[in-house]
Amino acid sequence: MGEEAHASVLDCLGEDQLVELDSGSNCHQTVTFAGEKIFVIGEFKDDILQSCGVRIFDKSTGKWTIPTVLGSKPVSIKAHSAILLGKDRILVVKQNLSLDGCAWFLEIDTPFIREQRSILGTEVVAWIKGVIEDDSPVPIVISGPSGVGKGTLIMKLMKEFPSTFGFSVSHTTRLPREKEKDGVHYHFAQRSIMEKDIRDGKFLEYASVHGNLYGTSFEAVEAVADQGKRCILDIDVQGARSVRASPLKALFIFICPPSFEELENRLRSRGTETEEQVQRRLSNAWAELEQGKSSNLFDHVLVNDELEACYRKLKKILALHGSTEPAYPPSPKSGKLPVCRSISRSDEKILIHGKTAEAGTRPSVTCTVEASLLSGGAPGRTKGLKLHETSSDSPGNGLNGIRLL
Ligand SMILES: Nc1ncnc2c1ncn2[C@@H]1O[C@H](COP(=O)(O)OP(=O)(O)OP(=O)(O)O)[C@@H](O)[C@H]1O
Ligand SMILES: Nc1nc2c(ncn2[C@@H]2O[C@H](COP(=O)(O)O)[C@@H](O)[C@H]2O)c(=O)[nH]1
Repeated sequence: MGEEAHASVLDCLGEDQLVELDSGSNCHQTVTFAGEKIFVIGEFKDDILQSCGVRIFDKSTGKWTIPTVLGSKPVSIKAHSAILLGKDRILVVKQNLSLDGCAWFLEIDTPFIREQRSILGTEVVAWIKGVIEDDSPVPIVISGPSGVGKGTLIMKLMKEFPSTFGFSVSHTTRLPREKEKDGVHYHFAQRSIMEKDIRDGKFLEYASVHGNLYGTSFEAVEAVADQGKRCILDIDVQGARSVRASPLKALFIFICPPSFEELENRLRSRGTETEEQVQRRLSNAWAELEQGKSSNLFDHVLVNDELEACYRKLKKILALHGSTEPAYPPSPKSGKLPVCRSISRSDEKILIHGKTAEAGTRPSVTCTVEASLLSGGAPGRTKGLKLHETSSDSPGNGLNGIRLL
């Protein structure tokens, strides 16, 4: 959107925190004030994909910026309302009828955004989908030196519990091994393309490992969550540290070999690396073992001596008993949020003014969200702000309370 087109936008701006530019059911853009910055959210004519976009106007410089957008953005955000939460996030409620996908958060100045801003050297925002509270278990990060047996343990888990676990398919610049398939074991990528994707903020974490670039894209983690499965990440210690520092909540498990000689044995007998690569991986293993065992990075440390014994311990940590797939609590995805008309604030409460769409139900409903309950969040829906029904005593499934965590 050019400056001219935005002139009309800015003419509309009042003192309120929120101005709906095109109020009513066809609201295409909202304007939210956050200190010196003004965030315009919606569809912009100059977006080729006509998808949801964000433009930032900096009052101090008088300039518009198109920020780097992290996380998966909402597909369409034609009709929505928005309100600033604290100083660092904007709550966006779409006029969906379904609870799933109606609430989104745009991080604008959280510690994560500030860090990404300094890494990328651009304005950065991140979309987080408000997920319905379903007590989904957090993703599992498995680390350990090359050849210790991480992949073997993960394969066993996925084979025994195919509906429960899903693998986060990393990107790497290393060449595929004989039996490795692109998109299954890794997304094999050219370095220049992967580096661009990193600059574009598509990666939750990345690291240079044994001379190649490896990384977990937000999309890889979300793809598993979209299947309703618990995500497993097989990443090195640097990657584990980055995930720990990110807002993504996860369970961190470090796998150790029974001895360095046995690690060397396994790596050599796997027969996938040249002698030079084996040497490189072994020399990196010293530091990894040091960090894995001594830092507070990992929640659990397992020694992979006898495979079956180690696997049993892993299952115990994951509260898996026998071979029965755990039953997860059903999520209330079929619930309905009243069609959101606008959002306002009253003391510490965020009020979502809505209207039920069903005939014979109350014409208007107001959902109350405790502002104090709003915290955390991460790009990717495996962790994030959760939305669930606190009471549903209104007819026709119209909720009179939602809570966002
Ligand atoms: N407990 C074990 N006892 C003996 N051999 C094992 C054990 N666990 C795994 N292995 C073997 O060790 C080799 C390395 O295992 P694996 O490929 O799973 O390691 P990895 O940690 O995933 O390595 P990388 O980090 O390089 O991907 C494989 O040949 C595997 O069959
Ligand atoms: N930081 C990350 N490390 C990763 C990722 N995917 C894999 N890895 C680690 O790389 C080494 C080598 O793997 P290999 O397949 O070449 O043997 C191993 O320790 C993996 O855990 C990633 O996305 N990020």
